This record gives sequence, C-alpha cells and structure tokens, in this order.
Amino acid sequence: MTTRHTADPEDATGPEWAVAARGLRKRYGGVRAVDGVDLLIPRGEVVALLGPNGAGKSTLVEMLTGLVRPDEGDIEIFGADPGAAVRSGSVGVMLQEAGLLDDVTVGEVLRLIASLHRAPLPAVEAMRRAGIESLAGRRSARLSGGQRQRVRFAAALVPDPDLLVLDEPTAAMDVDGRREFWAAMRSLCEAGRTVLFATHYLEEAEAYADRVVLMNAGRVAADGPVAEVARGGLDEAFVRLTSGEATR
Ligand SMILES: Nc1ncnc2c1ncn2[C@@H]1O[C@H](COP(=O)(O)OP(=O)(O)OP(=O)(O)O)[C@@H](O)[C@H]1O
Repeated sequence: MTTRHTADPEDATGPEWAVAARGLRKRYGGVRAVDGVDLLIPRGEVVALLGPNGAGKSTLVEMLTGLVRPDEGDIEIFGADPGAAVRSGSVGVMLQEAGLLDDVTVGEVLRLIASLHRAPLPAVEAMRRAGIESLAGRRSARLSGGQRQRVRFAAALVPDPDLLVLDEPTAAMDVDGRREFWAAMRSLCEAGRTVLFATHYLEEAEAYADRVVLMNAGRVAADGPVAEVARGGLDEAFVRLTSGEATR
C-alpha cells in the first residue's frame, strides 16, 4: 500500500498549494537523509509525517522551511521560495530544540519575535492561542521541557501563519500538555490553516490528521488519508512499511 495522495507534482504550482515539493534529495556524507521525495499539500489539509528515527522527517521539514537547501529538487510554499515564505510570515515553524533566550521572560521572547515580523499577532494573542498566558512572566530558564515546547508553539503562531510546520510538537509534553496543545491546534485547524506535523505518536496522527505521510529510509513509504493508510491499524502499517531499513 503506497498510495500517492497527490496530483501530478509537475502540475502542482501556485498559491493554492501550501506545499509543492518535487524530487527532493539531501545527503549527509554517505547517508541519504532524503532520497527522492515528492510532497504536495493543498491548502487546509492537516498532514502527519511519521517514520522511525532517522527516516528523514526533520531533514524534510528543514528543507520545507528553508533552513536546509536540498541537493536536488525544488520546493514551493504557497507558490514562493521556502525562505521567502517564512520571512513573509505565511509559514510558522516549530523545530525541535529551538533556543529560547534563557534570561528573559516568555512574554519578552515573544515580543522580540513579533518585532521581527511585518504583521505579527500581539505576543499576548499568540500566548492566548497557545494556552500559555500563565507563563508570560516566567524566565525561559525556569520552564519545564513541556512548557518550553508550548512557548515554541506560541512563537510559531506569532506571524499568524497560513501554514504551520511542527517537528515533534508534543515531545516532552505530559498527558495534560498534549491534550491542551491539541485543543489549541483544533481551533487553529478549524480556522482553515494547513498543518504539517512530524510525530512519533501514532495516536496523534490518527486523531488529528486528515492524511498520513509515512517515511522510511529517506523515502515516502505510504501517503494517503488516515483511514486508508491505517486500514488494519496504523501500528501494523507502520511496522510493515518500516521494518528492515528503519535504522541507519
Ligand atoms: N546535519 C546533519 N549532519 C549529518 N547527518 C545528518 C544531519 N541531519 C540528519 N542527518 C542524518 O540524516 C538521517 C535522517 O535524519 P533526520 O533527523 O532527518 O531523521 P528523523 O526522521 O527526523 O529522525 P528522528 O525521528 O530521530 O528525529 C539520519 O541518518 C541522520 O543521522
């Protein structure tokens, strides 16, 4: 089962495609981190990116957000170059391990980020949407791992983006934190935003995504509506499609 939930990548161009990536490849030394990936995401879709450790999810996310240049292939985000899309505020990015300036408060960090954007949300509104108003006066150094993730999420919301790209957004969050995070996400998705999130939690993919893209060894092993990819169980599909070359 390797359904391509896509139009012809060559025909997908222009602002109605949140993501139109064709023929992406990225090598690190002898490792093919991403090895020929096409990914088309129309506006308004919520897509979960799954795969074992080392599958290439973060590398793909880094290329889609302009942080890493592909060796081959091309990417349009709403019809624009990824770096330009991030700079214009149409993309909000939440990466693993992004630093937070330990000595200033959460409110100050978010105001600083807002000052870098042309038409940002007020920091208080970003905090409200991320459900972290109570952390506004807390110094970043005093935050727990899960709280830091929530602050990174608020930072991704500051540009009021149409596309959110989130790399393992709920890593380090406890059960309550994850529930609150997804409640916040649900209202953002209902407002029609496009979301691409990488996760190791299969149940999050099943509960919140319209579509699953399952990567293994730098390639797309399955791509389709959750019900289709997860027929017989997403756990089972994951194991079947990623066994063998999962870890490199
Ligand atoms: N900057 C880098 N330098 C060297 N190798 C890298 C670099 N970034 C990624 N890799 C390698 O590329 C492969 C894909 O890594 P990547 O982080 O994209 O996978 P992932 O699916 O996000 O994994 P995880 O689930 O563990 O976060 C791995 O073998 C990794 O070691």
